[in-house]
Amino acid sequence: MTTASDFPVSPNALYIRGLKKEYTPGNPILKGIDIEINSPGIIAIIGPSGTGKSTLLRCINRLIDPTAGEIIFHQSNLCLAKGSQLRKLRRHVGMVFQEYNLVERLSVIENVLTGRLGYMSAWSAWRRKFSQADIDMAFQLLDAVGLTEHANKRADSLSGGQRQRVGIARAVMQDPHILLADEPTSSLDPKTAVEIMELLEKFAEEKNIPTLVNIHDVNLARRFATRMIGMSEGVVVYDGAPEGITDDHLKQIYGGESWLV
Ligand SMILES: Nc1ncnc2c1ncn2[C@@H]1O[C@H](COP(=O)(O)OP(=O)(O)OP(=O)(O)O)[C@@H](O)[C@H]1O
Repeated sequence: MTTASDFPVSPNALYIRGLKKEYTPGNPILKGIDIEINSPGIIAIIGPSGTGKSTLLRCINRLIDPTAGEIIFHQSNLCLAKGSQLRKLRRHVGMVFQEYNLVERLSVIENVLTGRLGYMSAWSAWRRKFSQADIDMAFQLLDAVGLTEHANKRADSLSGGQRQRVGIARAVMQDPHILLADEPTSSLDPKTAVEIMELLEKFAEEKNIPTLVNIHDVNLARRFATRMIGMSEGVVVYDGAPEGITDDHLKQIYGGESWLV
């Protein structure tokens, strides 16, 4: 039974309760995460390396299996979903990766179109038989991310910033009801990083969806986030407005203070 009747009923909301993840038994990485996400905008997740930020996003889209807890999305528990139910739920969870995860030998437009594979029959997906509506949408999204002239180039011929734009267009192609971005700017120069955050912000606003962004750059997070979640040692230690984060919070999240200027 994957339906959770005791949760509020906002259909696109995400409710995480008591989420735990152990990669090895007895060594919890996530130690009981409680987060409610029921409004659109950029939600920045900050915290030191190894604290479990990627693990959290990977649990939400079920790239990995949580050990315990509940992740309620579309009023179903993602932790328990299997087979076709999981496939249907995951369609609406878009994912953007630090290293882009493009299919390098495919063209830019083909990479964007892969965002629709979750909607197609196995046979159509295998033949990559996309509908005209999907093709039109892919070109519209490519235009929205400023890459129209690169449509037929191989993905591996693009710069890092351009590849990340393709990654974002592919995620939006899924018609996501929530977007997850795992350190989408960490491999990019500061100017390109800002441009990528602007793009994520634009889609969060246009599509009216929450976008969870794991990010190391606290100032960049403050600039774009409508909400910030600070994690330390597998638990949430701050959840609130960006302007509410103080040096004391940052010391608690990252430890020490000599790095604060
Ligand atoms: N597949 C895995 N198997 C075993 N341990 C893992 C696995 N993936 C991550 N870990 C461990 O879980 C812990 C949390 O890793 P995670 O990548 O979630 O942290 P993070 O906060 O995202 O770090 P970073 O900011 O450096 O990406 C680390 O100690 C890591 O070594």
